[in-house]
Amino acid sequence: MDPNFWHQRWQDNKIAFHEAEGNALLSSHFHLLSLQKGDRVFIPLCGKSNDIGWLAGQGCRVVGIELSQAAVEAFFAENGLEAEVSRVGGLRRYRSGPIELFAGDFFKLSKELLGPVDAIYDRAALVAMPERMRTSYAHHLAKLSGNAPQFLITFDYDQSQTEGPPFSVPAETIDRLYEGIYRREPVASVEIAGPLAERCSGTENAWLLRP
Ligand SMILES: C[S@@+](CC[C@H](N)C(=O)[O-])C[C@H]1O[C@@H](n2cnc3c(N)ncnc32)[C@H](O)[C@@H]1O
Repeated sequence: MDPNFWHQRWQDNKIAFHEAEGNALLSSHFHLLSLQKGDRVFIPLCGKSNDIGWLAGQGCRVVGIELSQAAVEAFFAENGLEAEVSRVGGLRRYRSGPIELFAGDFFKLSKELLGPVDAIYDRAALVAMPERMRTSYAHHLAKLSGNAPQFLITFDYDQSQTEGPPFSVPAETIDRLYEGIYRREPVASVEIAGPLAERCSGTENAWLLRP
């Protein structure tokens, strides 16, 4: 989407995608990645997600990137955290304990700036990308992380029911995007709930992508 679309969403507080309780598929199944304490989890397009704090609470180091500086600042403020802020490679980096969030464009993030990644958590990120940007997104993500394993959450619904985002990204699309990079394993599938259920019916699906 056009960056202005997202900046406007944050400005108008139209953030129905934000889950007050964090994501239930993540908390129920993330152990399948078998991470160790101190492992580094990358969250692309992280918003001000409560999953950031949840992952840090599990002993992970968390690194995210989010286009909206307002969202990044809201994350730290709402969690009562003071962040150290610096400018790096055209992005702003906010750090507090095990949490490091970049404010800026995902496509401007380099492997060097990101640093080592043990796993990726993609929720409402791939599905936020319109079709024309999905291949670039997927390839940049794999390259940035050195093909780190992913815990991926997608939606599958009939796209004629509503316009994205979030877009419907069925299993075949995931396979095509990550062909030769990841093997897809199903983890769980539940009925779409929450505000999106007012627009369409379908499933919310969790996958493990292993290199
Ligand atoms: C649907 S929201 C999901 C946020 C978060 N993952 C969550 O679960 O709450 C998508 C987010 O991606 C951000 N975004 C969109 N394009 C981006 C880009 N090119 N670089 C970084 N963030 C981007 C938007 O500002 C928005 O906060």
